[in-house]
Amino acid sequence: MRRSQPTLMKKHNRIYGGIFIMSPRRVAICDPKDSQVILGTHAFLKDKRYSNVELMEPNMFLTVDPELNKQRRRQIGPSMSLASLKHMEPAILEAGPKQLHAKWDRDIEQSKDGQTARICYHSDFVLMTFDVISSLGFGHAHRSLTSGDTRVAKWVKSTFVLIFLQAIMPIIKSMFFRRFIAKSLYSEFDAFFALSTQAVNNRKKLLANLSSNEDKPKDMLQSYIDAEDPESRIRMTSGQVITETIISLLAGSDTSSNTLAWAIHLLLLHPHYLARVVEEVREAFDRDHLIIYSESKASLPFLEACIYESLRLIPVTTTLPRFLPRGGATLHGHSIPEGYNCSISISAVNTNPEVWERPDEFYPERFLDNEANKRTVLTFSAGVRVCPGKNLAWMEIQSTMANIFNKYDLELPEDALFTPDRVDESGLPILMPCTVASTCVPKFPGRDCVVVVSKRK
Ligand code: HEM
Repeated sequence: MRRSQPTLMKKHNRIYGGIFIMSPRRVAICDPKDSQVILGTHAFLKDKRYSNVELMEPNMFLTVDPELNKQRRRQIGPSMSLASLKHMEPAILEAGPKQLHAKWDRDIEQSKDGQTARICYHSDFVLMTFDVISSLGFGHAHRSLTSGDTRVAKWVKSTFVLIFLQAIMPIIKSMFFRRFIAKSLYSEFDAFFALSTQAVNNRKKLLANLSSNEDKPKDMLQSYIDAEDPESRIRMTSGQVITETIISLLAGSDTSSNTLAWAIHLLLLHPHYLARVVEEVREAFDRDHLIIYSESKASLPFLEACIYESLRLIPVTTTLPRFLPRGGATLHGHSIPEGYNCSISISAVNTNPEVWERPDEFYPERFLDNEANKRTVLTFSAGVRVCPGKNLAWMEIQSTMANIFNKYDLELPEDALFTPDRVDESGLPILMPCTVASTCVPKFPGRDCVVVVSKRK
C-alpha cells in the first residue's frame, strides 16, 4: 500500500490496527501513544526529503537538524505566544473578519435582490488567511480579498508547489528545469522572495528613523527581527528573517483557510449544531460587536468544541513523516529496524476507534469540558516540532467564525450537492470530496463550498 490518503489510512487502521506496513521500509502509525513517543523527541528525525529543498536559507520547517530547529524555536517561539499575539490582534481582525464583512456586505448589496449573496467561502477564506499572515509578516496591508488583486497569493501557491516538487523530485533543481520546464514556478518564487526582501529592508529603514522603541510596529516581522535566542544571544540575519517570514506564510495560510472551510461545511451538514452555535454567539454578543479571541474563548465553548471536532475529523495536514533512529524502536509491541520511515497518520490517530467513541461522527459535545480529548487531537502535531503557529491559527479561526455567525445567516443553496439528508450507509452526512497533497483541500470548492449569505435577521 503506497498511498497515504486519509480515508485509506483510516480504513487500514480498522483492519490492521495501530501499526501496519505501507510499503517496503515504511510503516504507518495510527495510535496516539505511539505518536507521542515518536513526536516527543528529536531522535525521530523529520523525513530527509525535506532537506532536498534548496530555495531559501535553512529554516525551522524544512530543517532536519534538531539543533537549528531548537534554536529557531527559542528565537521565534515567544512571538507566537498568546501574550505577543494579543498585540497583533488588531491587525488580525482588520485583515480577517473585518475585511470578510466588507466583502460579504458588498456582495449582498450588489446581489440581484440586495438581500442574499451566493458566496464561495473557500476562496474567500484562502485570500483572507493570506491577507492576515501577510499583514503580520510583511508589515504591509495586502487586501487581496477586497481588492481582487490575487497576484501575491498566487506566488505563494507556486512557492508551495516548488517546495513540494524539490522535496520529492530533486531533478527539478537542475538548470534545465529552472530555465525551461519549471520556469514560471521559479520566476514566481523569485518575485515572492523579492517582495519579502523589500519588506525586511523597508522595515529596517523605518527602524533606523524611530526615536523610541515604543513606536515599533507590532507584528510578526518586527518580532522576527527582534527575536533573540536566550541561550546564545544570537539573532537572525536579514536572510533568515526573510526565509522564516516566507515559511510562516506558506505554513499558515492554506492550513487555516482549509480548516475554516471544513468547519463551515461540517456545520452546514449538521444544522442542529449550526443553530446551537449561532444561538450561543448571539446570546453572548450584540450584533454590532466585533468579537475578539479572548471574548470568544471565554463565552463560546460550543463554538470551540465544533472547531476541535472539525480539526479532529478533517485534519488539513494528513501525515507526519519521521525516520527511525539508530537502533530502531519498539512501537505498538513491534520492533522496527533503524532506517525505516514511519508515517504518523493524523487522520487515523484522530479517528482511532480504540480511543474515540463514534469516531466518524461529527459530535462536538465530546470536547465540552474535556481537556484530555482536546489534547489527543493531533492536527497541530505534538511534541518537539509541534506547530508554532497554533495560537495564531486558533485566534484567526475562532474569531472569524464567531463574527460570521454574529453578523450573517448562512444557508446551503438549493442546488447544493452535499446536504444533511444525503447520508451514507451509517446514516452520516456524506462529505464533499477532497484532494490530498500537502493539505486536505476541497476538490471542487466552486461547486461544494457555496453558501447563501444574508445579513442576520
Ligand atoms: C489550522 C492551521 C494549522 C494547522 C492545522 C497546522 C499544522 C501543522 C502541523 C501538523 C505541523 C507539523 C508538520 C511536520 O512536523 O511535518 C506544523 C508545523 C509548522 N507550522 Fe503549522 N499549522 C497551522 C497553522 C500555522 C500557522 C498560522 C503558522 C505560522 C504562522 C504555522 C507555522 C508552522 C511552522 C513554522 C511549522 C514547522 C515547525 C517545525 O517543523 O518545527 N502553522 N503545522
